[in-house]
Amino acid sequence: MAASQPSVTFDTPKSVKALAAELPSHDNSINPIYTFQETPNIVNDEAISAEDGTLPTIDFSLLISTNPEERSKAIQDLGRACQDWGFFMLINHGVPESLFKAIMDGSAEFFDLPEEEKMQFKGKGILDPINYGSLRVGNVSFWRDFLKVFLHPQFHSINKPPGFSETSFEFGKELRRIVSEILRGISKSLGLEEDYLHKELNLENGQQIMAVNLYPPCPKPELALGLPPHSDYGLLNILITNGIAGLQVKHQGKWVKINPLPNSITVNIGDHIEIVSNGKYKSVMHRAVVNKENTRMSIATGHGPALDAVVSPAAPLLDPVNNPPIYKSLTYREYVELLRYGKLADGDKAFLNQLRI
Ligand SMILES: O=C(O)CCC(=O)C(=O)O
Ligand SMILES: [Fe+2]
Repeated sequence: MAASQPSVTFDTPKSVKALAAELPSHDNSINPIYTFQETPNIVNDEAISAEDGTLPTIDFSLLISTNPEERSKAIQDLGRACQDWGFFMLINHGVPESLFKAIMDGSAEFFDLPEEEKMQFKGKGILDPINYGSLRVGNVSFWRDFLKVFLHPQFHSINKPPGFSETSFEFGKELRRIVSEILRGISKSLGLEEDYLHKELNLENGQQIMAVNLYPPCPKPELALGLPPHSDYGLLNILITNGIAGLQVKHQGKWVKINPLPNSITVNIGDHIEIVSNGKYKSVMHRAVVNKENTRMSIATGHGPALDAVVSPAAPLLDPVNNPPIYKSLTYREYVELLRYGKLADGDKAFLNQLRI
C-alpha cells in the first residue's frame, strides 16, 4: 500500500507565512510547488455558496435538556444532520466567547514567533505529540502552516507564547465536555445505549488533538489550496475560525462554501463514526481554500477513541442478512499509523475504503 502512494511529509523548507511575507506586493506569482490545480479558477468557481443556515444547526442546550421530549427531538435532529450532511453548526454550546478569543490570539502570537523558535517544535510523524510544519503530498505543497498538539489523554503543550499552555488546557477541556454529550446523542440516535461509544471506545482515555492552522494571504489563490480534499479520522472534529471564510464541504457531489454563524462551532463526523455506524453516518470530504486579502486562521480539534481501542461496526446494529458489517476492525492506533501512507495522498477516503469487507 505505502509504496504506490505519493509520500506525505510535513517539512517544507520555509513556513508559508515567511514565504508570503517575502513576496513583493506587485508579485503575482507563486512558487510552482504550491500549484495544486493546473487549470486556474477551478477551486473557487465550481463551489456554490450555502445560504446562511443551510448547514444544519444543532442547539446544544436542547441536546442536554432535562425535558425528555425536548432532548429526544434534538437527538433526532442530530441524527438527521449526521446522515444528511455529516457537518453541522452547534449553537448555545456554553463555551465562553472569551476562551475562543484567547486561544485564537495565542495561536496568532505563536505564528508570529521568529522562525527558529517555531522550528523547535517541528515533529517527525503523525503520532508526535507536538508538531509544527506545513504539508507536502508528493510534489505539491499546501498554503498553510500548522501547529498540532495532543491535548488528551496526556496533556502536551508548548512553552510559548506566555499563557498558551493554560488556555489550551481550558479549551481542550471545554471541547471534550461538548463532544462527550454529542457522542451520547449520536449513540442514542443510532439506537445504541447512550454510553455505548464511551464504553466501547474507552473515551475516558480518548485522543484529542488540537490543530492550529494559519493560511496567509496568497497571491494566486486560484492555483493553491490550504488543505487538500480529505475526510477527518477519529469520531468528531470541531472547528472554530477567525471569521474569514475558506472551508468547503462536499455535499451531494458539489463543493459548498461554508459560512458559520457567529460564535457557533462547526462539527463534523470522522471516519470512525462511519465505521461504528457501519456506514450509516459518513465522514465527509472537505478542503480549505485560500484568498488574496486576508490571513485566515482555524483551530480544529480532533476527538477520537483511545489509541488501543478496537474500532469496529457496532455489534448491536448488525444483522447477518440486513446489515452485515462493511468494515474490518482495527485499533485506532493502527488506523492512525497506517493512514499517513494513504489518505491525504489521493483524497478520496481511500484509506477508509481499504477497510471495506
Ligand atoms: O481550516 C479549515 O477550515 C479546515 C481544517 C481541517 O479540515 C482540518 O484541520 O482537518
Ligand atoms: Fe479536516
